[in-house]
Amino acid sequence: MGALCADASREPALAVVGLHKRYGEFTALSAVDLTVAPGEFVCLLGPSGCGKTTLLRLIAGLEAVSGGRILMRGRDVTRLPPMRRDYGIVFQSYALFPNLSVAENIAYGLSGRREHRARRVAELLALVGLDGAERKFPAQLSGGQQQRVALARALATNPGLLLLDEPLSALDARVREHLRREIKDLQARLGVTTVMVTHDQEEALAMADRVVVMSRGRVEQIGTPGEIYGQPRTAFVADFIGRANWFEATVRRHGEIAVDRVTLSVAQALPEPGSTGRVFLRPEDVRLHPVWLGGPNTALARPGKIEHLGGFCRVSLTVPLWGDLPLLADVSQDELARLRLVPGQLVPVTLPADRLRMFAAEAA
Ligand SMILES: Nc1ncnc2c1ncn2[C@@H]1O[C@H](COP(=O)(O)OP(=O)(O)OP(=O)(O)O)[C@@H](O)[C@H]1O
Repeated sequence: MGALCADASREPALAVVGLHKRYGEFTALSAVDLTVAPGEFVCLLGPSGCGKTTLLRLIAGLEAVSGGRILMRGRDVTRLPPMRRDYGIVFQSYALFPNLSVAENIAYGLSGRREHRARRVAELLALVGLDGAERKFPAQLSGGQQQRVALARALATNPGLLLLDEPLSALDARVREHLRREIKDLQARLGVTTVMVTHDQEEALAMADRVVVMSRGRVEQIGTPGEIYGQPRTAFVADFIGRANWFEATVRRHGEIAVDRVTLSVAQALPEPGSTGRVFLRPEDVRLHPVWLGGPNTALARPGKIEHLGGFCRVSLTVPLWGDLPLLADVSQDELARLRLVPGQLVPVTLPADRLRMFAAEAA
């Protein structure tokens, strides 16, 4: 009870309420609701054009809203200009002033005495791992280093909110992965509430406390990386995040679906018998067995191509008895060795009833 009261008194760092954005006839954002807790790291994720950058720009006050409200720590900032909102921002392209030194770039928004600003700049450079780089100019720095400077500049005034607009996407893969971890560590250490736009699902799942999956100007699902991956609420989220097997299916009755002429058991509550939809199963949830044990949802499958993908192997299969149903199964190297797969030789496969998930066909 005490904890509940304490939580209730904690104002969200950011609240977006029923946000709409139109560009002429075109609706870029529709009825977006989002609450971000103090210290939370939230990623806006979705395909190109889904509206994630627009949402960030509205929060930043770089675009005017068409409807709805934006609150920062309970303060309505919907109509306030950017400088009267309390945030720091990092863009994809470094956006540093090329003719100013690193120190001048970082100190740009700082006020106060000269020594005070110099101390703060040194502190921020140490924070982003660039001690002593004060006198350098942006052109003398690598892409990753420029983004660190941009991050230091965004954090200079100790803002209540850090906004990151695809800050890593211009960097090469190795630097990106390194900086991803550093930003996450820094964010956790400082406890600064952060909203980051990315179209890279791996980045979102690795960095965020919660992910906001967007599609066509709407929020599809908000959840922890585990929830988004393991319990996608819509077919869009299931399809967009990770790899999946998909089958067309019809509900037969409670707990049973028909995929082609095969009946499969499903643990989830199903729509009315006769309803159609798509069934989803992650490749790592497909079970392969070294010997035939029978059981529900089990048949013999014919292995095809095996891809070695670093930590695991992806096996392509077809199931002759299930109308040559194609399947992808992810197994560990050890499991693959135990299975002793021989191309063309049938292997027992189970589609676990509690891992199959049916999404009803969308109304046209
Ligand atoms: N100033 C504008 N005028 C008209 N349409 C715009 C404007 N800005 C954005 N849009 C449109 O709004 C939609 C959302 O754009 P937005 O940049 O938010 O997408 P995004 O999800 O960030 O995509 P990307 O990853 O490609 O940047 C797009 O269809 C885009 O064309």
